Amino acid sequence: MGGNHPRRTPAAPGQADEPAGIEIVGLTKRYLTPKGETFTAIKDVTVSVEPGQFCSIVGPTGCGKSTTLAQVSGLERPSAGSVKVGSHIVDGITSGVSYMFQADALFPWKSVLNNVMMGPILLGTPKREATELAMDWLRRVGLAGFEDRYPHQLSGGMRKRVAMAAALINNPRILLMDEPFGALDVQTKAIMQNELLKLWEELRPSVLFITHDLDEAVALSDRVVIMTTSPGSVKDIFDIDLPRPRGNVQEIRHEKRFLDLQGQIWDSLKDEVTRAYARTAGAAA
Ligand SMILES: Nc1ncnc2c1ncn2[C@@H]1O[C@H](COP(=O)(O)OP(=O)(O)OP(=O)(O)O)[C@@H](O)[C@H]1O
Repeated sequence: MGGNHPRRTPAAPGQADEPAGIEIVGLTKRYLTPKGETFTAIKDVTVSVEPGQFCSIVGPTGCGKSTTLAQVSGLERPSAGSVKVGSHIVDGITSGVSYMFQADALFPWKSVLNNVMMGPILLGTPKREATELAMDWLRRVGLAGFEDRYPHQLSGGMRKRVAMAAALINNPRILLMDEPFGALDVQTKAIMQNELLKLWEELRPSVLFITHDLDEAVALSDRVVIMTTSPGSVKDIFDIDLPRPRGNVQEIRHEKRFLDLQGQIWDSLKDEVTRAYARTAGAAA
């Protein structure tokens, strides 16, 4: 980090100040269908994310990416296997974890400022300090002057910036992101990817990032995990050795090493995507 350190809010109970890794071992999740049958969504998933590492998960639709994330967050309990965050087995809502989803999880009745300061307030930060911290974060994401707006008065990209400030303000050890930029236009998406990388490089939480966009996965990540068709398991893991800081994600896409990696990952993914498509097309016939 440079001289521009983020101000830290008090750590939540059990929250270490430094990043923690994520260790997923033999993770299996079975759901009960409405007909009372057992459906296996993910099977024997083993993935590790080193402390401060940026790891993406890519796989065909319905293969269990979000299910994997739900077990890491502690929102759901695994049917078998385990998830460790730092040295603790996840057995409930994990402290020090922030989320970003495709849909903006903002409170529509709260101003931008109040949305962003919610996190510190919930951790017990005094209101004046939480306000200052939120103002600082709004400046960092380029939204100084928009404090009093409401989410519906912002563009999609601006709402993402608010969501990003709200996710990062508590300086999380773990950031779970489920297609956070999936609904954005191409230009706004590239801007947000650059913003995310810049902030991640300052704070270095461990990131688990779900995307369907292979270019996005390669441009942002240290590691890309490919999942198989449902029930999802790990097919391949690619280490992305592109130098950091990555700079502009739109420019890096033209580099030879980027194109090599993207080609290798697509080779691994395409069979799974074809298989998933054939399955749904067959089911619809
Ligand atoms: N609570 C649940 N009850 C029953 N089945 C579920 C439940 N949650 C997820 N599933 C099923 O588990 C499978 C995996 O879903 P999941 O959302 O994890 O896939 P995904 O890879 O994230 O999909 P996509 O890429 O389309 O977002 C799907 O078939 C889904 O219908």
